[in-house]
Amino acid sequence: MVENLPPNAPTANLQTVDLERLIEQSEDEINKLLRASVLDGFFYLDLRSISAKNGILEHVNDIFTLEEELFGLDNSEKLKYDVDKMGGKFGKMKLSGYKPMGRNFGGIGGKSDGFESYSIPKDGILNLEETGDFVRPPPIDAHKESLEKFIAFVQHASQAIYKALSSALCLDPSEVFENFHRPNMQSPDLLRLLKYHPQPITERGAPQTPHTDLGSLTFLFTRQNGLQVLPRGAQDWLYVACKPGHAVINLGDGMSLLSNGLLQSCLHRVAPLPSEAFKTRYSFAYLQRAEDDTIMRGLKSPVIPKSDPQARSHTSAEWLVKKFGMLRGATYSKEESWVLTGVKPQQLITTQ
Ligand SMILES: O=C(O)CCC(=O)C(=O)O
Ligand SMILES: [Fe+2]
Repeated sequence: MVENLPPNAPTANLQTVDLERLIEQSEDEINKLLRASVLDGFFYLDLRSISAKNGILEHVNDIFTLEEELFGLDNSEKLKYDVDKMGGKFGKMKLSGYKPMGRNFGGIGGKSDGFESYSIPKDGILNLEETGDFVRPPPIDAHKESLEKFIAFVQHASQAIYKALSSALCLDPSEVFENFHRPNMQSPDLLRLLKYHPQPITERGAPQTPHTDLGSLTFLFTRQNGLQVLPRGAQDWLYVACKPGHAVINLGDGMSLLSNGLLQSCLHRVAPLPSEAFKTRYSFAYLQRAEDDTIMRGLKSPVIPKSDPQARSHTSAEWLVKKFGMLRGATYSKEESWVLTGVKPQQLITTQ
């Protein structure tokens, strides 16, 4: 059951793009997608007609069951998969594993996050790892089929989104978004399972701090409200209502960097509903990221602002390390807080 938002919750009015029609490259869907990507950075992706053919929403439901089983394990069991102790090379290691509550910077008591999470690497599920199998707790194997189907589906859906945006922005054919996010190539993509913990009504902090996403596209699934977006230039947070049969998609910093800020990577957070205590909440987010060696600067297009030739560009792998460090309380610094909240405005020059 998907929860309704209370009537006193200010709500974002987002576009809805139908995935099946987008795959057919319908002009109407491409236009809605472009408008949403330039103006809002968030949109709903309607999965109902595609699911009638491939059953993807059943796999989505199964991943909610996986979350309950996995987060229901004893703490001592979960901590065997501690993300900070899993080892491996950063960049190649994909940061998979368990993060207990309170380890990230966040709004609970003004300093820590209010969720536990478990990140599953795409390359591990799709067998793209050169290093062999990845370490994981038993519930992941019990739901492996749904994970494989879901991850393969997101690759397919995201290719349709990239192709539509590449065509709408008239990208040079040598540098289209889809070339940097190839489905069967290694990449730092993660499926991140999240369980938010309840809070007393007196605690009004945001369990997920305001941030932009460190990736290109995020596919978010939840049946419980609490996600908020801060539209560009706005003062007030708006709730993103859950819609049955839809994913919430948002563009991350990757798309903003590859379009020199033309496409929006919008600030968002998770917060209590007006006059209600924050209840236990499950969500999961597939974070799609550019392949490691992608140079994160504006692609060639007649409509993308030109890059400053003097500005140093990061590779996707370098950018990930920098931003991930910022999300952790230990390395948070006010001076560099722009890394958490997106692209530093001075890095860009605008020509149009
Ligand atoms: O749980 C949610 O609704 C949002 C999660 C999110 O923003 C993230 O994982 O980056
Ligand atoms: Fe996010």
